[in-house]
Amino acid sequence: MRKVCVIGAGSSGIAACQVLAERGIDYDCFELGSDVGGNWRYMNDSGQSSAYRSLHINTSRRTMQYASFPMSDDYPVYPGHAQIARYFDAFVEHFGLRPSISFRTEVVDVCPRGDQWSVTTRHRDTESSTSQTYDAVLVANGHHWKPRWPQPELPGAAAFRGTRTHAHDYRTPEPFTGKRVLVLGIGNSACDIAVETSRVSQRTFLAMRRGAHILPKYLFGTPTDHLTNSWLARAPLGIQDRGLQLLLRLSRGRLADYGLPTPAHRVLAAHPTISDDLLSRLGHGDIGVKPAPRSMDETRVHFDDGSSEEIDAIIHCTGYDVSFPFLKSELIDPSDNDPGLYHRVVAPDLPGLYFIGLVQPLGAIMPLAEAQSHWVADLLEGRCELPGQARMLKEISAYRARTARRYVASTRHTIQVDARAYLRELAKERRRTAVRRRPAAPPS
Ligand SMILES: NC(=O)C1=CN([C@@H]2O[C@H](COP(=O)(O)OP(=O)(O)OC[C@H]3O[C@@H](n4cnc5c(N)ncnc54)[C@H](OP(=O)(O)O)[C@@H]3O)[C@@H](O)[C@H]2O)C=CC1
Repeated sequence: MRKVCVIGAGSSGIAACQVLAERGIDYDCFELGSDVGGNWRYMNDSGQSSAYRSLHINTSRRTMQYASFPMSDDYPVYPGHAQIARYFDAFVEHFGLRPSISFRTEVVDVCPRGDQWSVTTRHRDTESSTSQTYDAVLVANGHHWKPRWPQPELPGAAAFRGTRTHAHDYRTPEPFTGKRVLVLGIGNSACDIAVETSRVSQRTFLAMRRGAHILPKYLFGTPTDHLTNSWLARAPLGIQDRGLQLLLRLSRGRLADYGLPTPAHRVLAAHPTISDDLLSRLGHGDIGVKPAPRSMDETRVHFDDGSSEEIDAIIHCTGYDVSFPFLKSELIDPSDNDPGLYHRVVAPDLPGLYFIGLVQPLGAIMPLAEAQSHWVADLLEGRCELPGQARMLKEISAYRARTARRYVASTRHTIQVDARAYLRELAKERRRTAVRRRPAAPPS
């Protein structure tokens, strides 16, 4: 009987546990925090959640739920973090997964041992270390916990006397009351945080190095991501893009009318920035828009357009680095956020090492993590097989080329997938590589 290790009991790790349990595959799951839910557990004592007090998911309930465990109809369309954490609790209880999860246990090292993997863990309370051997390791440690800071630092950054923090550590707007705040970036963290600080700060500025199409949570009364089930989503990409652009234009006008730069890229060429509140705050004049900062001095930030502002606090909403602190970089190198995985799951030259939830979807990660886990379970059970290394490397190159063609060049797009297309891709891979079993010989 094969034994498997799952690293992390966030939304992807518990999806993996559920699938392994359903298939009867023996596993241990290790979780740094005291509870399940990872990023979605506000104030998670793992220290790794980037959730803020007001956080609500920006994909609808229908898009984010696990196929095996629909969200309650009592939930709102866009639930908040507390409801989502309760959903994960209910998922774990429903499938009886909790006893298989060792909480407050950090995975400190994962290394190959023969054709198996040695996993060393350290318990946070007792400090005791344990090493065990597994046939396979499913890494589900998340990719929104290690802050990415601008590199290199801006000239004058060392002299700046204000505070410089990252969105990862932002919880509530109160510490910014009465301050002059600069929020850097135009992703979902930046928009949510700028909207919040603009309500309490003396002044909030939002600075970005490129424009972004701002998508509302609802288009004409329908949750925007429900469009992924519409005729539009089945059209060729160019038509999808133009259709979406037209719908956005009709529903909210031109971004320039709110003072935002017009994006130089197509709507579907970037990870979506979704906000109902940003445009309204801009319309109220409560957020000032700035281009990228160029330099700083003790009290001021100077921007690319030659303007400058006195600033007390900079919040870097500059995204996250992919990181596996327990894996040596000679094994897997996640620098530039590109670990190079076959179908974003399999390390081609490290048999038995799999990555679950390491995708940035147009859609939500949870159902994708579930589908990835089914594929990995098929591989573990011998129902599917992997192609040779050359074919895997070719797929990785093709994915990189496709992604580079479609998306704006940015480290936030290196693991980007289109949720529906990706689910189809995994299903096709499972069909294509299914091991045909010979029918049992008839009794003689
Ligand atoms: N409500 C929700 O459900 C929320 C979900 N999220 C999700 O969490 C993930 C992380 O989001 P987020 O934290 O916004 O990070 P993202 O990586 O999505 O966005 C980072 C932003 O910072 C910019 N940036 C990065 N480096 C620099 C730099 N050196 N100088 C200037 N700008 C820079 C990026 O610009 P560029 O494009 O040029 O690289 C981009 O605008 C996403 O998947 C997001 O959807 C986040 C918040 C809320």
